[in-house]
Amino acid sequence: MSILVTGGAGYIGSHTCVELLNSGYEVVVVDNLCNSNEESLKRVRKITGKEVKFYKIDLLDKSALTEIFHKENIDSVIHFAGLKAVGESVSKPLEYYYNNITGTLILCDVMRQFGVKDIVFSSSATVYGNPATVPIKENFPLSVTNPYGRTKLMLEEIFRDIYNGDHNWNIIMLRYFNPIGAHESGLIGEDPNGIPNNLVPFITQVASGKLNELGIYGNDYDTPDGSGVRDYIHVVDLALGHVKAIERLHNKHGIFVYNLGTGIGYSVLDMVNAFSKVCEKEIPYVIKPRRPGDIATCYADASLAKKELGWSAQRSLKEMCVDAWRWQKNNPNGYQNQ
Ligand SMILES: NC(=O)c1ccc[n+]([C@@H]2O[C@H](COP(=O)([O-])OP(=O)(O)OC[C@H]3O[C@@H](n4cnc5c(N)ncnc54)[C@H](O)[C@@H]3O)[C@@H](O)[C@H]2O)c1
Ligand SMILES: O=c1ccn([C@@H]2O[C@H](COP(=O)(O)OP(=O)(O)O[C@H]3O[C@H](CO)[C@H](O)[C@H](O)[C@H]3O)[C@@H](O)[C@H]2O)c(=O)[nH]1
Repeated sequence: MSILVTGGAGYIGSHTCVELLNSGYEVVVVDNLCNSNEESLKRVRKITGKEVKFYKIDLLDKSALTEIFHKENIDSVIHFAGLKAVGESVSKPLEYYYNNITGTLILCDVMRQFGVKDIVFSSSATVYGNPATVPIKENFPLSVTNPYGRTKLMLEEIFRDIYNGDHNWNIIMLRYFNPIGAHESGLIGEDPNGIPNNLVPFITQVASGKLNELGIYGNDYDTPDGSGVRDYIHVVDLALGHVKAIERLHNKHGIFVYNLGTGIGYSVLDMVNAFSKVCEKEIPYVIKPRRPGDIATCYADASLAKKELGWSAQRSLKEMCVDAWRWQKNNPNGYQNQ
């Protein structure tokens, strides 16, 4: 059975390719490499000992995408491809709407032409906005505060319309909480461009001496220690959630949405402490003002995914830190030549 993975050279995509291959699926990746490196797929082959087909294609290029569907016998699609930087989306809304929304419309249109109607879509916990309570359940009200989040919310609505118009579609929308960590081989991991926006890549670069100190965005939130609380999930657990979602698509028809998180919230200071233990170094930090758009606390109620997908996150915070640190140490410059 052949799965098309859009954005498969990226952080979550490459880890998902490994787990799909390990589960016996054939994998075809399309990616324009705008935020990734083909080296990640070479390493996926190294980890699994299996072939993964790669096409350097932009989803906006409909004729190139159509060619792939002609050539390959695609059964289902996992759709990761998209731009994901919240701050950048505020200054480049057109790029975000065009890439994420038009790219998805083109993908779905080509899928429909070929009668491929099974898709797993990468959504985000960002669609919950500032939740009134935690843990967050899938049926909580949705709202967003930036163009990136709006593309996810709009796409969720578009997928509902697609399903309402044609019940032959089978759609699973996965709302990820905060993926971190790396494959235990240390061969694949997160490789952000420039100075990282996200907490964990920033911490690992401070630990390795690439950056001087971490700025903690606020210590006056209504949380146990005043810093922001998030639901960090090991990227391999997240990847395994996609394998379960593909299984469910094949067995149970309809449109479904699931939180993928651990259900546990850790603060920024918890993360700093956990990392310093693992890398046996102090992580120097300063307290900075709150980052605009951030919320105090966000963590999942992940019980629906457990009940319906038979999936739950297994890896501890320590494993997340150990694996992120191994990846950073082995690949100080990410996938670039070292
Ligand atoms: N990492 C997170 O914290 C997080 C959280 C929630 C949701 N998500 C979503 O999960 C998905 C994967 O995230 P990631 O962290 O692996 O990001 P990533 O940037 O590492 O991967 C996305 C991949 O998509 C590719 N891509 C982008 N636009 C494309 C296009 N038009 N055509 C072809 N390829 C294109 C990029 O080159 C990249 O390889 C994204 O949709 C993201 O919004 C990520
Ligand atoms: O240098 C930093 C970076 C982050 N933080 C703090 O660390 C926590 C986590 O921040 P991240 O930027 O790593 O992650 P976010 O929770 O802000 O956002 C991530 O998870 C969301 C889903 O919950 C969305 O998917 C979003 O796109 C994705 O970047 C927040 O409290 C943030 O204020 C710092 O203190 N310093």
